[in-house]
Amino acid sequence: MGLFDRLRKAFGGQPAEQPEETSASASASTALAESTAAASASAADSTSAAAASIPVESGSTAAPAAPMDEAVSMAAEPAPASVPDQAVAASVQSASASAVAAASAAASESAAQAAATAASASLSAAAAESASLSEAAAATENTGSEAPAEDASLARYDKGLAKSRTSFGDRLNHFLARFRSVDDAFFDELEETLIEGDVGFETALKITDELRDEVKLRNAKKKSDVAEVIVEKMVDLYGEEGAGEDNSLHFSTDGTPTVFLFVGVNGAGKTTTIGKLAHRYQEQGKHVLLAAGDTFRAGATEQLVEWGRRVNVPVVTGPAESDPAAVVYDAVHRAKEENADIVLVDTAGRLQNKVNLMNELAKIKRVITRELPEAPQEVLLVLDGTTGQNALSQAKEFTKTTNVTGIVLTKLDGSAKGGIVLAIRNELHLPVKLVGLGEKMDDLADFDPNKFVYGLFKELIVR
Ligand SMILES: Nc1nc2c(ncn2[C@@H]2O[C@H](COP(=O)(O)OP(=O)(O)OP(=O)(O)O)[C@@H](O)[C@H]2O)c(=O)[nH]1
Repeated sequence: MGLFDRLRKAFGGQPAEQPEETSASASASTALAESTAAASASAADSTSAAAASIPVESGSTAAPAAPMDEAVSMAAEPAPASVPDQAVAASVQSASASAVAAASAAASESAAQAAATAASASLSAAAAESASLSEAAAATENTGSEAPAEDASLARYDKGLAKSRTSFGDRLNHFLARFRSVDDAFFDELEETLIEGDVGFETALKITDELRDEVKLRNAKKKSDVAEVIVEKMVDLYGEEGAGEDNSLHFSTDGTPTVFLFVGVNGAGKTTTIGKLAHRYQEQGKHVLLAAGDTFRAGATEQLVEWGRRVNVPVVTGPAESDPAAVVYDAVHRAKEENADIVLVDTAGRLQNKVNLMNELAKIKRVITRELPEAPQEVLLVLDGTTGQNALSQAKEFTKTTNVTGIVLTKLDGSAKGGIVLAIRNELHLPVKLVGLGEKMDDLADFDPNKFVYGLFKELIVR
């Protein structure tokens, strides 16, 4: 079973909207209404277009057998009478999950009970189910006290990905509204739509190629069916590429201090992430040290010192423009002396040129490993989640010369480009380990790949 089906099984019928998301729901209703109207209009258009015998274009869709021609033509499809189908089609656009969930709840168990338990109960069930995706056995015991924490975590992804979801859904829906038949032009433009949706160039090509076969095979005629196949392909590809991926952070195994090295361009969110992580470990009672390895940018050291003050963690610093490797050496040396648990190292995002930057990172790494042979346990590349394809290009540059062990994706709270996670996995083959969901010290979460992809496409998964 692909990831899409597993997620649908886990989350199916869940009223995924949280009560506080009223504005999202309101805009979703509008979007749903608009989209339904658009779907009807386009279906009506389609009917007249079919009467006028607009041919299906040649190419992969000009299949020899009659059923195939029917399969690829969306033109002759009358406006579906049933609400659920339209709801699913429209819901690609935005948060119509509540409508879908309400329909399925009414159809299955007691409607009264479904209405009463609304968000929280079903979210708990979904959270437990979500856990079962990774650890089936553990999940059965996970419905008790851990459920609220799971709820909160799922809700954060849900909220954090609202913009990405709406933006991607809008694009897809807009695209589908313009097409009456699935022909070569359809696939070409789908490719562009996916690239614009930040799923990555190679990923877009791969999905489109696979879809050419799949759409025919499934006899997908309705826009909602085509949309579903598109999302299913994306989710399944993401699932396949992620097999065996390790999203956890690694720590020292020999009792010596753990070192995490943070790299990434200026402004990506390195210092903020270090501050947030320092807060997390400090709260856990760990002895944390910060190293201000960006001696190059004016103000960078002060910024880290300010974070240190805020979360009550000491910061090792050096004079402006001094050798960053020397600062890192001091920090590691102090960590050994004080038997610290973890050192978080900030680095420069830019030097005079790229070669200098990469050489400097290599030097810092050598200094750390000389003092602590197991370290650094993580080299975390921090990427600004709002920059989409740029983030992907930066990542490709960094990984050419630096042995990155994982990605921190920041600013997802303000991003409409969450699709970048698909590209990171499918094209970089690097695990995302942490996600930034705001500027405050608690706004950092361990990355959960399944919750993430569910947050990105939930309306098509919940049915
Ligand atoms: N909304 C939001 N803002 C964030 C997040 N992470 C970082 N920021 C903001 O992004 C800006 C840049 O963050 P920094 O931590 O200074 O970035 P940096 O990579 O250390 O940049 P340099 O110090 O210039 O190398 C700051 O205004 C942060 O508050 C996040 O997850 N969400």
